[in-house]
Amino acid sequence: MTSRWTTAVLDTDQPGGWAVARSPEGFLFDDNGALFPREWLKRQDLSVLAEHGIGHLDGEPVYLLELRSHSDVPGCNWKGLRAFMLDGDHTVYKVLGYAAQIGTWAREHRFCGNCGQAMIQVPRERAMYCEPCDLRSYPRISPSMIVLVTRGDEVLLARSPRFVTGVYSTLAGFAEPGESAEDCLIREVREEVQIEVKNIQYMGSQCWPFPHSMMLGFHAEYAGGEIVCQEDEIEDAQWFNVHELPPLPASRSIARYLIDVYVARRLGHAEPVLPG
Ligand SMILES: NC(=O)c1ccc[n+]([C@@H]2O[C@H](COP(=O)([O-])OP(=O)(O)OC[C@H]3O[C@@H](n4cnc5c(N)ncnc54)[C@H](O)[C@@H]3O)[C@@H](O)[C@H]2O)c1
Ligand SMILES: [Mg+2]
Ligand SMILES: [Zn+2]
Repeated sequence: MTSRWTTAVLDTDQPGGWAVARSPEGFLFDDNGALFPREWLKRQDLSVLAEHGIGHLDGEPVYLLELRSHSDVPGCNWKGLRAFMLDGDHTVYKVLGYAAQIGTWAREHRFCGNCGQAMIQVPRERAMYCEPCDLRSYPRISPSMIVLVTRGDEVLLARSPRFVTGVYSTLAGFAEPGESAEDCLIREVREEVQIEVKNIQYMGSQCWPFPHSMMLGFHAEYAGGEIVCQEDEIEDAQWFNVHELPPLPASRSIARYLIDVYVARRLGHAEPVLPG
């Protein structure tokens, strides 16, 4: 199967193509969605911080206009990336997720972290460059482990105070320097619920552009301990029977995939497919 969306570094001096506009309020959209004819979009009254050529959708070039702030465009509105993730065309969400990560990186790397001078966009490469320091900055990706811990028919799910009311999810956390994926997983489960795990199995990965996580998904079996929730981070954690699950995370998340796969295996149902 050929992919509808491929990333590329495109020359912004070339005319034409589609463009998306991103401000701190989210992406601009109208009745046709979030992709606009680029020449039309550039004629609107937008405070453009940077423009990046980001890839091809169905063979057509796509550009990002990263804006300082949002402005009123007749017939259009602004909407956050999360709303695009929850609803609508998955390929468009992938385009916007990539655009958001490039936009965040471009916004946060306008100045050199070493000497503080303005950085420049490197032609034909996704990098910002400081000439005096000979320093290149590339888009940041933050590896995060996510794990479903199970004990027979039971799955360990937890709530962060940040979650939607009632929703329970798998445990997750960012890798620290010096850790392997497995080290991180074992540490995060210990820190968040004081549980020990064994038989760690890699299940798959997912880009999570909020703002730049790369989720590495695992399954692990319970090996010991009683649940003790980490203060401030974990509001509640429980063993849930696969027949009596609480409200779960969004269907496009890898958290949901890890739960759905295990439930399908226990109940002998067909396994779901991880959304790319
Ligand atoms: N796609 C999914 O299904 C899914 C599900 C759960 C969590 N997630 C994501 O996984 C990531 C990690 O989960 P978490 O919030 O439980 O993390 P966590 O348990 O490591 O705790 C969050 C804390 O980590 C620190 N932190 C923030 N950004 C960091 C970074 N880039 N590197 C290192 N430390 C950082 C902060 O102190 C923050 O309060 C988040 O981006 C979250 O949105 C995705
Ligand atoms: Mg966590
Ligand atoms: Zn510098």
